[in-house]
Amino acid sequence: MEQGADSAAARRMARVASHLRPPTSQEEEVAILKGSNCRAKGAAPGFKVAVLGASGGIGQPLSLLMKMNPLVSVLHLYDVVNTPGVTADISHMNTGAVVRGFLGQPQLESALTGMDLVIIPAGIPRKPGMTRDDLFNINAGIVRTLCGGIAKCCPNAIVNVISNPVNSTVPIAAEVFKKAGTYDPKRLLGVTTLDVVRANTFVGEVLGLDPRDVNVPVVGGHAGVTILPLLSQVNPPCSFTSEEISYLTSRIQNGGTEVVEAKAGAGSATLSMAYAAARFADACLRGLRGDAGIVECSYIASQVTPILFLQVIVP
Ligand SMILES: NC(=O)C1=CN([C@@H]2O[C@H](COP(=O)(O)OP(=O)(O)OC[C@H]3O[C@@H](n4cnc5c(N)ncnc54)[C@H](O)[C@@H]3O)[C@@H](O)[C@H]2O)C=CC1
Ligand SMILES: O=C([O-])CC(=O)C(=O)O
Repeated sequence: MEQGADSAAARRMARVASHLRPPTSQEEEVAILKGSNCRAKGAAPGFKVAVLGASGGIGQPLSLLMKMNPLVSVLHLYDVVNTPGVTADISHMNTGAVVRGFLGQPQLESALTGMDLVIIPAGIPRKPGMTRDDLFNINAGIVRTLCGGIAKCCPNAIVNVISNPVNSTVPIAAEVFKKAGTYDPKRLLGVTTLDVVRANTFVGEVLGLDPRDVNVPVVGGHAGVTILPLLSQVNPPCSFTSEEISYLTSRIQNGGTEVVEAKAGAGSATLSMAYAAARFADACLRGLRGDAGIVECSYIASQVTPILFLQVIVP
């Protein structure tokens, strides 16, 4: 009896230890993922999600929100800095997902192996006076490297690209996947949800409605005048004066710059972006689960125009 209790206790401690220590090799990580299910007793099975750039301004609150999502069973936090601290902190939340941290390029493959959804907020943000295109040189390289890892380690994962300029980083990701032979346009999604979130908020303010009851589709791209709020398609149906249309269009198109200027050199939108990315990721996970009727706007390969990539309403 006592011996049985001892071995049960030893098994419990081994499970706890396997959650705490960093993986030592990719093989070991695969074994952990396959073997233990990485679940605390009583928790429901769910999806495996990786956040790449998890220590950043977006990455940290986004990781927190994904740890709160009941559809997530395993959460991998990857960055080139600070993931041990962020992981230790978030792992103390008493929600279902098991969290593991991965630091630097040598651990990228372990971070990605077995993932169902990979969210990429890695890259530098704007400072006042910059356009999103000014981020291209650095962020394109980061996204290319990370997508190379995805193609190798989790080619069937859904990929949510947040890094700017989204109008260019998504096509770059597509080229990496095409070259690797893993490209599936339905699985590569640029995250433009923040445009919709802002549009809902600003239209709600103008109409005097709770923003949670407002839905404004936004199409086009994710930069300046390429952001096209469909103010004629707002739900609940409504009409605007030309002055309201001009105010709303300008505020929605310049929402990113509004935050960059208010932060005065300390970066761009992080908290509202984490909220928007968590909403979009949740929609992706519900889609993976097989839920019907999920509709979100996203920047994807276009089937309807000669333009190669476009923000559209994705059923
Ligand atoms: N799609 C959208 O609507 C929005 C996109 N963004 C974009 O998101 C990106 C991140 O913004 P913030 O979180 O504010 O920046 P940040 O600088 O606070 O965080 C970026 C993180 O990426 C990490 N990183 C850099 N190189 C990496 C690599 N090779 N692998 C993994 N991680 C790496 C950094 O160490 C850092 O922790 C920027 O490009 C920004 O423009 C920001 C707001 C909205
Ligand atoms: O404006 C930026 O640089 C960040 C961004 O994409 C946004 O807030 O929409």
